[in-house]
Amino acid sequence: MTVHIGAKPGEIAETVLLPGDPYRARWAAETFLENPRLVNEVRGMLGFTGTWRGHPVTIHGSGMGMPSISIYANELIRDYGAQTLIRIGSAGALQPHVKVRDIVLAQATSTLGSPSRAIMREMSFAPVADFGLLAAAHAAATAKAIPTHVGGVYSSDTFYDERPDLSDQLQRHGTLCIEMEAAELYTVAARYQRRALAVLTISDHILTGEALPSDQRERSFGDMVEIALTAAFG
Ligand SMILES: O=P(O)(O)O[C@H]1O[C@H](CO)[C@@H](O)[C@H]1O
Ligand SMILES: O=c1cc[nH]c(=O)[nH]1
Repeated sequence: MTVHIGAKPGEIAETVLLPGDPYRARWAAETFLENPRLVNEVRGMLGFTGTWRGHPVTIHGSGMGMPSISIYANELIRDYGAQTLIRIGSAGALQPHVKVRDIVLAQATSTLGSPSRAIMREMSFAPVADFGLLAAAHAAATAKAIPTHVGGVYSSDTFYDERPDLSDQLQRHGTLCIEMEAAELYTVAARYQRRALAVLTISDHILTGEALPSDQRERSFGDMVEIALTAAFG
């Protein structure tokens, strides 16, 4: 057990999928895993372990924002030995060609400063995805003909944006979408030489205001979970 995870030793798999929403963790575990069992509910942050096609998998909520995912990534890696960490999250599109329901594979991330910023001091560190996971996820998405984009994403500290000038510059420089966790996940994984990737579903469009209707969210999020699982074991 750790401060934030109540699982016993051995109850967390080496492969962990991390949605921001703990209820998405429960839905994904009940939908995609064989024999899912609850292994954590400290602070209501649900985590489930089961198998996918015989492979042990944990699906665990990360909470929203980089300080929250930093806690879970650190404890999952340092205390439970997680080797592969894949965020399965929603994101807002920043480019006209990136549509609601599309998948974005976060190749690289930009931030104003993650929780790891302090240890980097003057360095502008570039958190990047594990290339093997990225390539496998792209192959899985292509095989299923799911509209998918690979490129840079912005990991923001705010959901309610007071700096539209930043979005303008990010858009101008080709950033595909905004979310709130990938940069810190990639940085913590890099620190411990673990594999990390963020597979994102576009839930809304920053430029047009279009949003995924709630009755279509599960189907779209399902593609993301299948891509993540296939990439982990591909
Ligand atoms: O859908 P999740 O995984 O929570 O991801 C996105 O949604 C939350 C904001 O609503 C932030 O966590 C952001 O990164
Ligand atoms: O962080 C997020 C997630 C979805 N949509 C946004 O605009 N931002």
